[in-house]
Amino acid sequence: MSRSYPNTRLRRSRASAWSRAMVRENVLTPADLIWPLFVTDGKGVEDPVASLPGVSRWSVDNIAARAKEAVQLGIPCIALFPQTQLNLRSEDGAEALNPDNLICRAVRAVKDACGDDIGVLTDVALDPYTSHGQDGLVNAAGYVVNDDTVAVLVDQAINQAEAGADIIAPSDMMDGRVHAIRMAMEMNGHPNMQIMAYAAKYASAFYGPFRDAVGSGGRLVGDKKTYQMDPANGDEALAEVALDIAEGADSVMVKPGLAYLDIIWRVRQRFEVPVYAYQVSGEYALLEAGATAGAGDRDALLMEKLIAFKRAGCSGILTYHAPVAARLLNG
Ligand SMILES: NCC(=O)CCC(=O)O
Ligand SMILES: [Mg+2]
Repeated sequence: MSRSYPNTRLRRSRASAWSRAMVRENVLTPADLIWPLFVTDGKGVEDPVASLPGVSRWSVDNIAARAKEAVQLGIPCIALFPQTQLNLRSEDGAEALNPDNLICRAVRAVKDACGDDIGVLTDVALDPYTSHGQDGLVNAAGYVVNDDTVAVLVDQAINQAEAGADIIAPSDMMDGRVHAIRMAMEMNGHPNMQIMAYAAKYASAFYGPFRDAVGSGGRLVGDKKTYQMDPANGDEALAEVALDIAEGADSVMVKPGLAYLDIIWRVRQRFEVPVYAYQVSGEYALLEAGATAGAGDRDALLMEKLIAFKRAGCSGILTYHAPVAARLLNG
């Protein structure tokens, strides 16, 4: 049977709001959002991130308030990132293993304040802790070594698990780290620990403001192209995702977001695990700058971008706009 004019007028279902609501294929709710938050030292601190207008670093005491805000808004999960003090950064990123580091203190504060009302995702990678800003251990030739780094990442993940993290999210892109972390969780009393693998993380120019926010940008020596993916590659992302699932990931992430919707779609078609997008700092900054420059209405641009992730097949989106979007959605 052919669907042809005038038997078929696709505009019929678009003619009124109630009808558009009936045929809407995708919806965004606050439960689709994960809110990344920056933690810094001190007490009562709110320290605005210059390159991310509207985003701040919060001291541990203020982080619990942000977590309560998330609960109130219906956001089910927050992701924590530390701005580690300069004097605590080192070649080997040892501060990542300190049970009283910023992240562990922040996780405990959130869990004390909110319990199981919210999930806490922690990032596994050494870049917030190293003096050179790389995600792993660097050898004499300046190469980020894989297996020795994985051994440290396992200890970092255990440290976060002991502090009460709910989801471990390795963002380092070392080979084999999901397997190593999964085994360590099984053997150390954390069989229900979720692992959300940054499976397809690209060597992207969109991460600049994040590196400012955690204080690793200025000190990054070289680039991350020997471990993060080449933006020219798509098939390779499927290989990365397949490995991380086989190694024990519960969900996978594609990062950055909007420029990689094709990857999200392909992962969704091929695999059965939840897939998340990270709408990264540069995407946030571009949207804010564009709206300020008159490129469009900020809220409308934001909602259109976020629904695109749902249409592409995402189970959720990590976005610095999470509280803004949740407020809009909650009316
Ligand atoms: N591991 C977390 C990130 O690298 C975030 C990057 C960004 O938001 O630009
Ligand atoms: Mg991998």
